[in-house]
Amino acid sequence: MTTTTAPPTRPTDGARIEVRNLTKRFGTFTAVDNLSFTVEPGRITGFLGPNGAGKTTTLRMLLGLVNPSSGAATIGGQDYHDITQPMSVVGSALEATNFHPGRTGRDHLRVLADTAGVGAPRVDEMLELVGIPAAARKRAGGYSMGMRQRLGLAAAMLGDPQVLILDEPANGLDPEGIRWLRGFLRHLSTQGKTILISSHMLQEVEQTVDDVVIISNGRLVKQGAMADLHGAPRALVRTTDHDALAGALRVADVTSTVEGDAIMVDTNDLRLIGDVALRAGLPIYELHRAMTDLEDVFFELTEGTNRNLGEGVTGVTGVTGVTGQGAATERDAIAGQEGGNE
Ligand SMILES: Nc1ncnc2c1ncn2[C@@H]1O[C@H](COP(=O)(O)OP(=O)(O)OP(=O)(O)O)[C@@H](O)[C@H]1O
Repeated sequence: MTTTTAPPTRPTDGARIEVRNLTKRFGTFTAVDNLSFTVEPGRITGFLGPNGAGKTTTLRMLLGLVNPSSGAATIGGQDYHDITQPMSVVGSALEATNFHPGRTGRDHLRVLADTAGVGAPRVDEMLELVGIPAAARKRAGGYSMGMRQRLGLAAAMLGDPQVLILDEPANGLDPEGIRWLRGFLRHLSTQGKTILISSHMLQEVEQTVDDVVIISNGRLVKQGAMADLHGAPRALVRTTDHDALAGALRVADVTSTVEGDAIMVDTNDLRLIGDVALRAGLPIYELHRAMTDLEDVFFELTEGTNRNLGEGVTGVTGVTGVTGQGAATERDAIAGQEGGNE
């Protein structure tokens, strides 16, 4: 007889984020509407949507800062409140503006480290890791937005968590900072960590994320690989006789369509297209891969909705009277460490 031992059920085992039929109502207003998605370990997932789509509210529910009206949000299979050592499971930075202004960066981290039972050396290690060791003795009140983002990241990393949840982490970073952040997150994801970052701009995270979860008006509109958003590979060609090239490509089993003064070919194998044109005796004046405009994709998926702008914006319904309230309720810099529950 063989006996099987059940695998340990520590939340750190492949700490997947699962959101199931999550709904949050503020009075009669539904900020998050029956939302379901998963975030896999070892991948960087972008949580995207226009302003007011419900991203922060969802993250706050995940982090136990807001109670869902219905549905569930779990990390490693557990509700945030049931995780015994939260800082070693999930690190988060919800907004980079709420550090005690009179406290130095190092002191801020020390307070958090004390609460979490993390040793002081880890504080300096984290300051080094996020690239602000020199700023550690300065008061956080004098930090630039970029430095606050880095301090928030250091705080989130204190407990060496399996999962990182970051709200708009690229906000306030200069191009060098964004590149640094990208490398930093990539490094963590290769260690198997689960990383969820929110943004209201698809292009901002295009080169950073592996997967996307896109929401609009509190509802899921797309979940999948970032690469898929670019659509099928295509190339644009200009030559003297587009119909002749289309015919020659057809013989080579490649479909195409003449669009305006160019021909769009359903492959991005530029060499193949060049060879076909050469054999057909057609000169090539232009030949390149056609990239789908991500801004257009995002706009189409979210129908240009932005609930925070109120009426007059495409697709906005029933938001009069709630505009701007979100900002007043998003004051927690380090969720689960300084935040309160609603
Ligand atoms: N406590 C609250 N009371 C009432 N409405 C709220 C509350 N918190 C958020 N909202 C509203 O819920 C909607 C979603 O807000 P949320 O902050 O989650 O959006 P978001 O996608 O994070 O937007 P942004 O990109 O602007 O941060 C907004 O219309 C917001 O005004």
